[in-house]
Formats: sequence, C-alpha cells, structure tokens
Amino acid sequence: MSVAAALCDVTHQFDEHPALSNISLTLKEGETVAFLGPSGAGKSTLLALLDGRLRNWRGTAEVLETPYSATARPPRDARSEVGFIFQEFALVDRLSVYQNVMNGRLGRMRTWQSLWSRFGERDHLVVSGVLEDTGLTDLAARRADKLSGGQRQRTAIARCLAQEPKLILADEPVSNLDPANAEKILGLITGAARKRGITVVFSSHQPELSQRFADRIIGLRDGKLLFDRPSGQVSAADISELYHGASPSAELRVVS
Ligand SMILES: Nc1ncnc2c1ncn2[C@@H]1O[C@H](COP(=O)(O)OP(=O)(O)OP(=O)(O)O)[C@@H](O)[C@H]1O
Repeated sequence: MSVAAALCDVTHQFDEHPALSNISLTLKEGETVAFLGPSGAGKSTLLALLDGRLRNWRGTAEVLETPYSATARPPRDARSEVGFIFQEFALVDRLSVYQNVMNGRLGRMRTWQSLWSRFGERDHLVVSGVLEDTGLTDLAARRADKLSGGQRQRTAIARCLAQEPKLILADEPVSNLDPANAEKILGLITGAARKRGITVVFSSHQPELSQRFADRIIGLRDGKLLFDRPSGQVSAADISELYHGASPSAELRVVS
C-alpha cells in the first residue's frame, strides 16, 4: 500500500508552549485514522499541519508526495488534493445546497475559470453523484440557511467530496451532533471515502465511535504521540491512560 503522508520528528510550539513534540507517523493510502486525546492534546494542530496551514514547525512532512515547507503554503495543485471538513461547516448561507457543493470544484479549476465560475459538464456530473451519495438530491435547491445542523454537515461533506480529494481531514466533524446523527455522519464520511479510495483523518472526543469507524487510532496527549494502533487493538486501559494519565490497572498496582 502506498504512503499518503509521512511525518518525521515534527515539533511545533505556540509562544514557547509546546503543541507538538517529536511526532512521527505514516498514513497509508485509503485508510481511515482517528486522532483521539483530551483537549489541548494537539489534534487540531496536527490536522493543520497535514492541511499545509501550520507555520514554523520543525521536522519533515510529506503529504501526497509533496514535501511541505514550514515557511510557505503547499502549491495550489497539491492543496486541491487535500479536503478539509470544518466543525462549523463554513457554508455560504445565501447559496443553495447545489451551489455550495459546486464550490468544492473551484480549487480544481484554473484561476480564470474559477473567477467566472465556469463549470463544465464533468463538474455537474461529479456534484450530482456526490449529492446522491450524501442523500441531498432532494434538497439541492434549498438555501443553506434553511437547513438543519445535520443537513448542513452533510452539505459540507458533499462539498469536500466534490473537490475529489485524495486525503480528507476532518476536525471533530460530529461534535455538534446528537448521537444518532453523529453515527450517521461519521458513517457517511468514512463510507464515501472508502468507496473512492480516499484516505481520511478525523479528530474526535468519542473513543467508541472512533474505534467503530476508523481502521487505526492515534492517541495524543500534551502534544505527544501516546499510542498508534489498529482500532481493534486499542484497549479500555489505553483510553483510560489517554484521558486520565494512567490505566486503572497501573493505578491499582501503585496503590497495592
Ligand atoms: N493559535 C494558537 N495560539 C496559541 N496556542 C495555541 C493556538 N492553537 C492551539 N494552541 C495551543 O496548542 C495546544 C494544542 O492545541 P490543539 O488545538 O491542537 O489541541 P486539540 O487536541 O485540538 O484540542 P481540542 O480537543 O480542545 O480541540 C494547546 O495547548 C492549545 O492551547
């Protein structure tokens, strides 16, 4: 299996405060990976690095065969291969679902075409397919500000899929949703990505849901990588140690 991203010894600090410490990891093409860890663990910072938005980090990072620089954005072509699903959806309220999803195609167009929104037949075909996969066909004409939270999230996912990325990054994509919708949305992202062979990395505060939908879990705490295992091999003790600092059995050993 080919490598989608490789980070080696990546370190970053915000104003002297370490946010990432010596992180090394490899993402394989087509796999779904969850970043788990308490607040402030460094999950969003690591996603920003993979998205090419983080500056002034140390180490090496290569994403989809593009070596990243700590001082400049990746080239436009490379950026269009990486899709990001934001927690707050970032839709244009006055535009329809269809137009919002079509906006996902802009990064793939030449500058002059995108300036005039010159969408072609293939763009419309891609958008129709994506709307169908995300169950939005019947809502295509509705304005974004007339959607429910779950429908807005589905539109944001559809826009990301319309971009035809090779890597999807999602920062806590289901944190604002009720449990039933959270499960549906995570199933939608990971299912649509698997169908297209897209690599997915999402961050979450929900260990059980993450284990169900990700192939692999990366546990982060205080900017450090605590564990990196296939989902099926992550134990309750791993999760407890991640969130509370020590596994119950380790605490018992200390007491006895
Ligand atoms: N723009 C910033 N300026 C200063 N410090 C920051 C900034 N962004 C993040 N940090 C700090 O970097 C560390 C990692 O933050 P990050 O947002 O990556 O954590 P997280 O795991 O995503 O947390 P959460 O689960 O709360 O979203 C934290 O200590 C945070 O306070």
